[in-house]
Amino acid sequence: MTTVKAYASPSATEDLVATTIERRQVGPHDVLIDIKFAGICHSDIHTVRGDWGPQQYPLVPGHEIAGIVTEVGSAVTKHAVGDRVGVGCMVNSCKECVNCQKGEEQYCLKGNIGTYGAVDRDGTITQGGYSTHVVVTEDFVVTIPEGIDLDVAAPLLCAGITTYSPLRHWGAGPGKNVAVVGLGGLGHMAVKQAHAMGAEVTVLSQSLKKQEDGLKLGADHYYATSDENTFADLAGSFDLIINTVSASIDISAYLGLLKLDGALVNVGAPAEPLPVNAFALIGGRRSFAGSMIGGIRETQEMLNFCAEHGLGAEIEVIPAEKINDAYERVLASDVRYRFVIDTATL
Ligand SMILES: NC(=O)c1ccc[n+]([C@@H]2O[C@H](COP(=O)([O-])OP(=O)(O)OC[C@H]3O[C@@H](n4cnc5c(N)ncnc54)[C@H](O)[C@@H]3O)[C@@H](O)[C@H]2O)c1
Ligand SMILES: [Zn+2]
Repeated sequence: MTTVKAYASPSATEDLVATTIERRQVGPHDVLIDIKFAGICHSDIHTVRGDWGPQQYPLVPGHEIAGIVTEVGSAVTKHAVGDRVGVGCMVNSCKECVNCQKGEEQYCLKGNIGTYGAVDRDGTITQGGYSTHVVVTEDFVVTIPEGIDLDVAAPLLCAGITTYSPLRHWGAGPGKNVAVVGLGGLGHMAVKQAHAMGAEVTVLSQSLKKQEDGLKLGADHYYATSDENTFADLAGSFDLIINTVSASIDISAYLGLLKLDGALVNVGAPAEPLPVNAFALIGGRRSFAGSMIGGIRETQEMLNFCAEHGLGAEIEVIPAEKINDAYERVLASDVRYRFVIDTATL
């Protein structure tokens, strides 16, 4: 065991505090990563505040990890000391079920092991990336291509793959009209990626405050959902809508914006249910679907795609002491577009 610095949530109601945690010895298939940057995902906030159910505290969040390999186990073949690597939302899965066999480890039938707050194989609770080091089995470590700096790469490990996977699965590309609801961490990556895939991209945001940014990120159109004309003007317009909003919204109203056979894919994960009117689905053979991160193979594909197209996240790098402020700012929609912790400040 090695003791390393971290920032942990002591309970659902207290601020995160500086602490130390233990990391396991590097096993034959393990990689030790010197974490350089860790993104702050809205899921970290949902989790530590208990939105998704009770947690075991203290809990170190963080599943957007970018760093450098500093040690490898004797049987490791995929990574070497000095490699630039990333870790996302999972650190293991059963590898045997039908979904793991397909490379969709995020849908492991036995439940993948989350990067934090999950019971690991040795019975300990996993602790995440707001930390200086982490030990991860090599199969769940991806390579960050040259050409993407580690700070702007970190958010790709969750935000980037969560938007890339459904854009690919539902065929975003030339001739497709794609709308992105919510322009936060996930939303801004969805805009960049959908644009790079060749789709016509529309942002549906609460207001027009971030319109200039949205157009710079690659959106072709930008509408405020607070404007009642938006839903009438855009009725029947989109092949695909990606909803990244962290709160419950009127899904039925957004379903009305889909073309025949269009799909609204929810990646936002509010604690509250999302109500759907049956007529909003059946009138237009529309689908309402969900998607969770992406598999390891697809995460590597996404990183390669982002490197090829020069796409990183738009970030604000913060020292560890600003983590609690950053949480409040995310909750107040005051982020452009991802906070990333410089772990040298832990
Ligand atoms: N499906 C997955 O695998 C997955 C992965 C990562 C995050 N998530 C979830 O996705 C959601 C977004 O995460 P994020 O890190 O991008 O958060 P974020 O806070 O950066 O972005 C959320 C955006 O939604 C906007 N928003 C909030 N309320 C709104 C409303 N009523 N109408 C329109 N827009 C509204 C905010 O202004 C913000 O721009 C969270 O619920 C998170 O837990 C899911
Ligand atoms: Zn996340």
